[in-house]
Amino acid sequence: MADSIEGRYSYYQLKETADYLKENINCMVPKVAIICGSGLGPLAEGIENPIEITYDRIPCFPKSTVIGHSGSLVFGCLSGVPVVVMKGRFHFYEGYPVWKVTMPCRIFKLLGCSFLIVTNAAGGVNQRFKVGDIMMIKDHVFLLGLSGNNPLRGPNEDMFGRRVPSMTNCYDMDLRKHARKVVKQLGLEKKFHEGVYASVGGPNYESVAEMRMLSTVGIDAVGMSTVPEVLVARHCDLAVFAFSLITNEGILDYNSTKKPGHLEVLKAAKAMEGPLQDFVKEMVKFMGCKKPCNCGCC
Ligand SMILES: O=P(O)(O)O[C@H]1O[C@H](CO)[C@@H](O)[C@H]1O
Ligand SMILES: Nc1nc2[nH]cnc2c(=O)[nH]1
Repeated sequence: MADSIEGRYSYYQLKETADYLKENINCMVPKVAIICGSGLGPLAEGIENPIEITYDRIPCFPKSTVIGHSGSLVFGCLSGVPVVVMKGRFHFYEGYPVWKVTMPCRIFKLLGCSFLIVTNAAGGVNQRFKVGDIMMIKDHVFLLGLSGNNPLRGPNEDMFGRRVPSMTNCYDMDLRKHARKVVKQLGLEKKFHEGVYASVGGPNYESVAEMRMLSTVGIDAVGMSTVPEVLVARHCDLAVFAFSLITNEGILDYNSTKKPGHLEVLKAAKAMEGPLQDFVKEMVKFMGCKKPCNCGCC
């Protein structure tokens, strides 16, 4: 059943939240927003002159309830570029409606961001993927959305974007092209893939039959986040770059006794902290030099 849209924040409520943040960050204008996946909060390390604001101080912000999602926005400079890092995202399975899960993306837009980097921990459906591999997302399947539970459901906020947004070039082609170069530069080729991410509701991991179904339809990695945020970001014309860290191998064998677990997920994220920080820093550097596209149609 589709989510209730009651209580959804209006443009003006979100603007008040953005104004509160502006007052607390000396009116700095971040160009890039980064959403950290499970255990990927250390992506915020290396931020120069950081200003950290915990979610409980921010009007209208939900609370982070999942281990590995600490719950603060960090503003500062990364690779010389003004950024805002979201240490701790919200998930549908925490009980939040999808419009609330995604509200920070509209705040990023109101703060002046042009780019969004979305990261996540995911299960590898593609059997070639190993734990610790990076999958750049080239497209997605949004299972909650296909069944009607979409963050853009309800009256359209024209101040943010169009009623019926296109998903063409959802994961920006130029950014993906640059990422391939960065991967070579950092010597990460053997760990790098491009693929399709499926977003499910969670909180349970997939059954073997579900994993097999995802594999049959061409999914490469599965997780419980990212796509709702990407939809809202594209609706308001943020250019998106997204990747998954493969934290566990999908189980497709009915006789397997292996069990994925959140601690295993966090451990895999910790092990890749350094290379992922370098990867993100290089992508941010590129975004810092890039002019956002203002054509209004991509
Ligand atoms: O998508 P992120 O937030 O990285 O977290 C992933 O890891 C958790 C499961 O271990 C789920 O929340 C899943 O979505
Ligand atoms: N749905 C889902 N989310 C994950 N997050 C990390 N690993 C997994 C997984 O195997 N399945």
